[in-house]
Amino acid sequence: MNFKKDSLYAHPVESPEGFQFDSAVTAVFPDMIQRSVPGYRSIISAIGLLAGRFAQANSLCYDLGCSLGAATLAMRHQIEAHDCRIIAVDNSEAMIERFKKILANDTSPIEVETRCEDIRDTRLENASVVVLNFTLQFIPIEDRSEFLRNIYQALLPGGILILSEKLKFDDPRQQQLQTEMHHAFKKAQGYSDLEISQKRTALENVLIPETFSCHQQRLLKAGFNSAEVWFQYFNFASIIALK
Ligand SMILES: Nc1ncnc2c1ncn2[C@@H]1O[C@H](C[S@+](CC[C@H]([NH3+])C(=O)[O-])CC(=O)[O-])[C@@H](O)[C@H]1O
Ligand SMILES: O=C(O)C(=O)Cc1ccccc1
Repeated sequence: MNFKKDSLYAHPVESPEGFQFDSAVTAVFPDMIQRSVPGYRSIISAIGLLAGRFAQANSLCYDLGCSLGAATLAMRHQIEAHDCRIIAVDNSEAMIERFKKILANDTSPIEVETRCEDIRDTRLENASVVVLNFTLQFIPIEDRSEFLRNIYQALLPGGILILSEKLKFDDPRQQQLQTEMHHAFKKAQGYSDLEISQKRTALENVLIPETFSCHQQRLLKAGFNSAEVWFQYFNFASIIALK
C-alpha cells in the first residue's frame, strides 16, 4: 500500500480554502497526519491499550471518523474480550475504499465493519469503546451536543469515549504560543512556511477547535461521569470520558 509524501500545499494553491478529505488527501494521509499532529503515533498506540482495557465481551467498538483506520487497527490488535466487533465509520469514500484495501491485508479474529456514512447518522448501540480521534472538530459546533448525547446513550455502563481534538485557548498569549509551537513542530517535520500557511487557510472554518473546558462541560452535560485529559502535546490533546 504505497502512500505518498504530503506536498499538497508545497506550491502556491490558487484557492486553498475548504479542506476536503478527498482522494488527493487520502493518498498522502499517513504522512500528513503524522507530520501535522504532534503525538499522533502515541495517541494511536494508547487507543489500542485503552481498547484492550475497556472492550467488553459481546459488544461493539466504534471508530468514528476512522480515515485509514489507524485507531481501528490498533484496537483490533489489542482487544482480547470475546465476540467484540469494530465499526469503522467515515463519510469520505476515498478513505473508506483505501481502508478496505488495508483491511484485506490485516489478519485478526476481530471482525471490522466499515461504513461510508455521516457519523451523525450512523447507528450507535451496545458500545463499550467509542473513538473520536480528531473527528469532532470537523462536526459543526451546533451538532456536537446531540451527537455526544447519542454516543453516551449507546455506551454500556463502564464504557469509554476517547476524544482527541485540536484545542483553542481562552488566554490570547497561550493561543499565540501554542499555535507558534505547533507551527514549529510542523517546520521540524519538514513543512515549509508556505505549506503551513496554505494548510491553515484550507482548514479555516473547516476544523473548528474548542477549549478543553468547553469539551469537558459538554461531555459532563451529555451524561459522562468524568472527562479528563490523558495526553497533550501543544494544542493537540486526547480526553478520556467515562460512563
Ligand atoms: N460528518 C462526518 N461523518 C463521517 N466522517 C467524517 C465527518 N466529518 C469528518 N469526517 C472524517 O473524519 C476524519 C478526520 S481525520 C481522523 C483521523 C483518524 N480518526 C485517525 O485516527 O487516523 C483528522 C484529521 O485529519 O485531522 C476524516 O477521515 C473525515 O473524512
Ligand atoms: O491542525 C492542523 O494544522 C493540521 O494540519 C491537522 C490536520 C491533519 C491532517 C488533516 C487535516 C488536518
